Amino acid sequence: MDVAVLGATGDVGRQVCTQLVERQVLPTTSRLQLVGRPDGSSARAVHGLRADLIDAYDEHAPVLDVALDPADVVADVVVVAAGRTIAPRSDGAPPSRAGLAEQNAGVFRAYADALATHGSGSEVVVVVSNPVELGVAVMAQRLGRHRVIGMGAWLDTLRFRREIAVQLGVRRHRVGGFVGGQHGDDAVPLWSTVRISGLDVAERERAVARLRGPRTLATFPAEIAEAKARLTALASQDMAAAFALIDTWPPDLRVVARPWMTHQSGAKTAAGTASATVDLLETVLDGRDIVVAGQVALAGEVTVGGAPAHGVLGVPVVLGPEGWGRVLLDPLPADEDARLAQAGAAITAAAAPWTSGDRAGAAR
Ligand SMILES: NC(=O)c1ccc[n+]([C@@H]2O[C@H](COP(=O)([O-])OP(=O)(O)OC[C@H]3O[C@@H](n4cnc5c(N)ncnc54)[C@H](O)[C@@H]3O)[C@@H](O)[C@H]2O)c1
Repeated sequence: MDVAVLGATGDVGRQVCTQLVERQVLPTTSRLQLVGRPDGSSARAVHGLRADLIDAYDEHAPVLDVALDPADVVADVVVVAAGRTIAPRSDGAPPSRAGLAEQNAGVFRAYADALATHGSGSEVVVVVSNPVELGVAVMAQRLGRHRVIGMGAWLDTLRFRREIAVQLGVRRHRVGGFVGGQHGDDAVPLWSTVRISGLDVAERERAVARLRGPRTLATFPAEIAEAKARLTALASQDMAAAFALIDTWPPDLRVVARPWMTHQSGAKTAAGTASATVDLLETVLDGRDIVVAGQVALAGEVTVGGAPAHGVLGVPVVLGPEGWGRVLLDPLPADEDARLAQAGAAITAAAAPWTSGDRAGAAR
């Protein structure tokens, strides 16, 4: 199977390409298409990236190819890492997601239209670019909703499992459980889905209660806001102390606070984002079906907040070579259900200016 990476020369795109080749996810007979844009510096750099990857990995590299025109994108799996990113602000003030959406909606539309016109009709699209929910909404409308998945919820899920594993002193692969909702502050840690291999139900419930303390998700947004304020004040004096403070917080708060601080530090989160993306690609390319969390365009498959959920939301789904299929979400405790409903409403409101005039197609 072949893979195309849109925005290949960006920080995330370059990491995705490098990890795909280095981890030998693609056989030498497959093709990795590095996609830049004709009117930016990537038109030149993408050729250099190809040469650099061959220089480093020629013995086991797949066929490396360059494309600059969206109409020339050809692949079984398309990774969307093109577009603007959110610049961190030193005062910790939230970035304008609307501004980012305005810039990147055009990128999502251009590639989705090109794939709809020139593609095979069966590509699976993994959206990394932010706002990831908008990317999924725009592309699902044009390509069919089951072929498009956003990887923000999978990245948050892997972070959640790691934070729990660290606290319990076990390896991450022993921890299951998902984060849904919206990538970012409206991420919803689904504590009721947590499983820890080797622990029976009673032992797990005790472990989760210890990790969470008396908190519920009702106070989660306020905790995040307070955490960011404290980190902003501390990081301006001592960045190491800010990261050390995060280590003292509960696992679900760390899932949101640590990547936010990483981005604020100027380091960005390219390596972790790419690693989670390549994880997803590995299973899709392998032909296996696995349960992941991802942002998908729902059409009433699950009930959230007392009503069938419509629109984009991060939920656990079965993902395979043809895209995502079933949603795997049992009835949730009240606090998780309420937070998921709030996240869904926030996503719909944020995406509306860029999706309401779009042509129908999401129901496919
Ligand atoms: N979902 C996640 O978990 C996650 C994590 C980190 C970053 N991101 C997102 O991924 C995206 C890329 O981040 P980055 O750090 O690599 O950014 P970057 O600025 O380093 O790279 C952006 C890339 O997009 C390309 N690009 C920009 N405008 C374009 C356009 N109009 N058409 C085509 N290509 C265009 C650039 O040439 C460049 O290759 C951002 O939207 C960022 O917010 C998502």
